[in-house]
Amino acid sequence: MRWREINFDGLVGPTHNYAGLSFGNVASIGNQGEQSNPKQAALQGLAKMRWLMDRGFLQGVLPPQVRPDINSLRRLGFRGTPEVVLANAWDQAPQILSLCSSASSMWLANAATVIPSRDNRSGRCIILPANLVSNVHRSIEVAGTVELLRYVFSNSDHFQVESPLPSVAEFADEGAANHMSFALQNKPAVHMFVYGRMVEGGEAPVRYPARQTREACSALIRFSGLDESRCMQVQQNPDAIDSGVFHNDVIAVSHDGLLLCHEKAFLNQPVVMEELRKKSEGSINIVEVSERDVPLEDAVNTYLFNSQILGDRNNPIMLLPIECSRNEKVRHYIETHLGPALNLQEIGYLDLQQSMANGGGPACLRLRISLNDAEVAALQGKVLLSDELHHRLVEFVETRYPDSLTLKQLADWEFAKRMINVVQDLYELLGLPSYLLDVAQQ
Ligand SMILES: NCCC[C@H](NC(=O)CCC(=O)O)C(=O)O
Repeated sequence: MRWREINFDGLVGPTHNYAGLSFGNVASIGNQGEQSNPKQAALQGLAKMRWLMDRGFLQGVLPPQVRPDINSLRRLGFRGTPEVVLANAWDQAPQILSLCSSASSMWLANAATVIPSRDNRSGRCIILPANLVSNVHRSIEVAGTVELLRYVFSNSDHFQVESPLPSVAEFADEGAANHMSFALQNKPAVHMFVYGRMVEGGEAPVRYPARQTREACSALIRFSGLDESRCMQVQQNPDAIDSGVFHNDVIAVSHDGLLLCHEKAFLNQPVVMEELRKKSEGSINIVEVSERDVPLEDAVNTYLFNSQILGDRNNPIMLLPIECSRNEKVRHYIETHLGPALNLQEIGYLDLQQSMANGGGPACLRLRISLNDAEVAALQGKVLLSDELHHRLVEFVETRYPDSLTLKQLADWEFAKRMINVVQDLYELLGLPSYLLDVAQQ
């Protein structure tokens, strides 16, 4: 049976803006109030998808959500017509209006944790949507994301989409950004679940919040159908979180039988690496980048580890944010060390600056899912990109997306209505039924 890894990228929404909503995400806070360019953001995302399609990879796409989210505003006590709701929110609580207007569902790495059918007991691909309780603007994505995933992955012979964990801080879960797996020859993969804190006891960051708990990871493992002996629960280095590593995918990336990470990624890292080696019976390739080669600060500023490594394990290619090529230390490390160490066949530096300015790099924008041919054929909706669909999306974005945006515009119902229509039309373009939008809005 043929297996393929599909990257589903979130199409950036027309309300993409810089609201400074994510404390602990240094880019989000640093760019608060800057003028955004949603059109450019979406085109940059589509160019990344194109880059991978051109290299023969199957590429998926999922639509943005409706924003501003009038229903969330209503749930927070704003009443009246949408026009009045928006005007009052802008007057009385602009921060709440910005929470309800974020295009943050674009970062699909936070949508869910995915366990391929070949690794788990159920024989189905298990999808565990994240509750994203650590940030209000992200938590309001969840209902819409769950409905969308339940539609695309509705074939119950092949897929099982669970409910998110209870929406409380004790079970805070941020999805695939905190999950890695390592394929081994002739054995189920080793799955690593990464957390930032425990509900009680243990070490924790002091400056910035830890977004995922160990208790959430344990619950995910119970749902995963994985053999516990193939799982690891690993704590992020609290110092890394305090330096801006709010998700594990800012400091580590896995591909096939490879782990690329910074030497300060995990607490008690030597012990973690030893356990990983043991569980994978030596067939793993671990590349730890030293602080001397790439200081943590440079890793956070360039998103070196938020890259995508794809293709044959012995001859992979690597897609990195363009910021990596502009930092001399990082570029030097990639070209003189990483290239030969991983036998990279191609290194692509892509411009994703609009998303990067909110702390979202290449890997944040994608949810990767390993599927066999039967599972690929069971997907619902036009969510796999063809040349034609890609072309239509580019054309759509060019004609319908604004090329500059500040929060104040979103307080105007006429403008907001246009942005909502854009998302409705995108659903149609992707063959997704409009009832999904209504459900998401309840
Ligand atoms: N995986 C990358 C996620 C980035 C995302 N940024 C944001 O939500 C910033 C939005 C803003 O500040 O407008 C986050 O921090 O969860």
